[in-house]
Amino acid sequence: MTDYIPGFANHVSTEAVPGALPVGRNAPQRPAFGLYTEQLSGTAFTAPRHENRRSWLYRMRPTAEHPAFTRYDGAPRFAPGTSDAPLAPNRLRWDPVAEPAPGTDLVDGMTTMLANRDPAELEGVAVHVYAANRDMTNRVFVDADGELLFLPQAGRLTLLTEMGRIDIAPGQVALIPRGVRFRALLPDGTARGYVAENHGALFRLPDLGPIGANGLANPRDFETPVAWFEDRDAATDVIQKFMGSLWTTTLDHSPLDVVAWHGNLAPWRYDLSRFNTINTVSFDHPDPSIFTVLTSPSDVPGRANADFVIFPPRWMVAEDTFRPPWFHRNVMSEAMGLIHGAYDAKAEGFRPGGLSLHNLMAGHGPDHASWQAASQAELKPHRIEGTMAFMIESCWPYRPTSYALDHAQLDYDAVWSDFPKAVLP
Ligand SMILES: O=C(O)Cc1cc(O)ccc1O
Ligand SMILES: [Fe+2]
Repeated sequence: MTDYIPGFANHVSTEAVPGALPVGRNAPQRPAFGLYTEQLSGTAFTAPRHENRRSWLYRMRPTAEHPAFTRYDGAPRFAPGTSDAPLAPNRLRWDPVAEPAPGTDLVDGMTTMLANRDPAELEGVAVHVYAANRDMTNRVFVDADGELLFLPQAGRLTLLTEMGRIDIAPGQVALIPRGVRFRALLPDGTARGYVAENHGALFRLPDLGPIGANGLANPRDFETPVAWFEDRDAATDVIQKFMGSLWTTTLDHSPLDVVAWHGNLAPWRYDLSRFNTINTVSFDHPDPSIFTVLTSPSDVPGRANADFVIFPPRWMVAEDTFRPPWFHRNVMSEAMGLIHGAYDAKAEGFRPGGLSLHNLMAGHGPDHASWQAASQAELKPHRIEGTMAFMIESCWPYRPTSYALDHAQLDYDAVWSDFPKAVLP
């Protein structure tokens, strides 16, 4: 059992060995027990105070002590880059990826599906799916390209990170900051899910405007693990994603050796069932921004680099309203996944573990069957139950990887066929 500290981006102090954390200063001349002091910056030193995120780590060996990295040749579908060929403005949808070969861990079981912007631009987001059946034992992963939002879809994950242990199950999510090393254990033997990799400004809670001081994801429901470390002198591979490619080096010890840390840059987990869902009690279907859990802003006010949005169980009570998502064309680009249940705009074909892409200006909305059912439904209060879809909405159009383009469903356009023509008087 791990202990967690509640709160979002709080200034936390935690030590796994009493006396390991310096008091009153960050970098004493001789840290306790011969530990090494290291600052991990998530924002520029000079970022305004309300944006500034960094933590101080006290570890058994300095991260700086490592041999040169060379190209990693595993994980054939992870971080391959996207094609520069002209991209058709088609809507795309995918079934869950096939079962991985035995002995596939989280890193080798990653498939990059969608990406936008080059990580070197410090903007953009990539969407990966994972399917794994093996614990990471003598290796760790670290992403220099962005923070990682894990969304398990089947099977629990234990994320052993430099800054603490996180346990999550489907319905919970976890975030690992850029640069934090970790290895993943699969308590159920297999695991599947999604990862949103955010190259841009750090995810934060959205402003609430007229909603007021409370609502949507409440800060205290985010949980940061207390300090935890492993003292393992065994060969450990470090696999690093850097500038869109994978690299590796080998240490003679586990780098998960941070005995104490303090600061406001840290991993966390969040249970999506804690989301305070708000919806209309009069008429019309509100914009899905009311379901924003986290946002990564771009430089343009109100236009997100990435919004993490969920579609949780909720009451639908709107009067004289077509209740599911409307037909629409959006300047933002929408990548959607499904953790469980069914999504109210798609009667079939959008499976848990699947993915869809509606890039900017793609006409989309309810499929024919959902449109027909919702147009004729009796409008009593209705509870949408047992479902959790999510969206990673970005102002930058997504490019699918070659793997994604080669594996898309062949007939997705057909879900919007045969709509009857309006009959004018
Ligand atoms: O396209 C989608 O299914 C996502 C979505 C949901 C919604 O309720 C309103 C707009 C929107 O893009
Ligand atoms: Fe949409």
